[in-house]
Amino acid sequence: MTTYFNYPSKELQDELRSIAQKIVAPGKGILAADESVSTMGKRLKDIGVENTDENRRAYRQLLFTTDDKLAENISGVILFDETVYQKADDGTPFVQLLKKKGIIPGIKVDTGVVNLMGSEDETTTQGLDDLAKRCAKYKKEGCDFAKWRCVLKIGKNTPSYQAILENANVLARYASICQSERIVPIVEPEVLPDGDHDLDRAQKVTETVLAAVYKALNDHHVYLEGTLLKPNMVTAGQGAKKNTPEEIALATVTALSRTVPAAVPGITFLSGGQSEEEASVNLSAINNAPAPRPWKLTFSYGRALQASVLRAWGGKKENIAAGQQELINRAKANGNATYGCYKAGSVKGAARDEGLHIDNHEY
Ligand SMILES: O=P(O)(O)OC[C@H]1O[C@](O)(COP(=O)(O)O)[C@@H](O)[C@@H]1O
Repeated sequence: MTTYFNYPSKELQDELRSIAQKIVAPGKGILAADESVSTMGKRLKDIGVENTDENRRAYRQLLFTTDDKLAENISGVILFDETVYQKADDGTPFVQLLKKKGIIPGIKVDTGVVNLMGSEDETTTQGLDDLAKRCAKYKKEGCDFAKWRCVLKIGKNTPSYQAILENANVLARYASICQSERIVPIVEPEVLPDGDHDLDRAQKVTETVLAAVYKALNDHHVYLEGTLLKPNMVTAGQGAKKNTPEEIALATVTALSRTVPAAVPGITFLSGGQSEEEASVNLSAINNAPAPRPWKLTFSYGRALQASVLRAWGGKKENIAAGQQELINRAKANGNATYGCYKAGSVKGAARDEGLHIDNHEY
């Protein structure tokens, strides 16, 4: 173990820190619109829309041409590779549309999960080989942050030591490569909610996984002030009795406070199959939890920001405005939740209370 290493230059530190801080500015969070082609296909199938390039473009156009006031609550949008190069009907590249609103474009840079041979169905995440080159290209296109998702499963014997260590290390290597290309890495170790484990088990697994992730980030000399964490909230498994938002909040913030250094500017939760309403109520409770909270606690939701939008749109031109209104409403609800003042039930939504969990979902 070496204690001799170099910090990034002051210029690089300043740039990374300032991007990260903008993303977690008060009242703001991230719209995760980085669904891969196959995941997007599932979302479109639910509303009876075919998974074509043009339909995915039309849907993303709906999101990104929403009224400028969206930027009051959305600081960043995570894109999928094809979306970076797509344009609105009037020829404006999506990346420019977002920038004009003051929203920072980001990019999913992992290339998906693969099985770990010999494990009990555990995975690691791929995409390191040409990552530096891809980051340099995305930075030129206007993306200032990236996302890489690793998945850990709770079972009788899992997550294993092998999965915990491998995923922590790959996240650290990804983060260090992003920073070398002036991109803020969002580190996403998702502990899946599949199973019938209780809250206590979920908390212990989350603590162990996060402790390994921050040890690896330190080993790789990652500049923490220029990173963000995208974790799961600590919840009991989908098959177990639900806890109150206050219980979830306390377990979540306790786990984070034991493992995530205060140098990290913000934690942007994934929604992980919670309904839109649950994700807002739980985030609000988290921002009131009676435990140390030295970082900003906000959202980076995919399903929990888009379920009502998709439902209201239904693939029809005449419903674009209705879909955009749903996005504004839900973004505002989550913006309020970052201040700990989202009132349960105060925002309507076409799919507000629908559970968005997919059993054994193959990501
Ligand atoms: O399976 P994919 O297409 O990589 O997408 C996984 C999704 O999970 C997320 O990381 C979190 O999304 P949720 O908030 O829906 O859990 C998104 O950023 C991403 O779109």
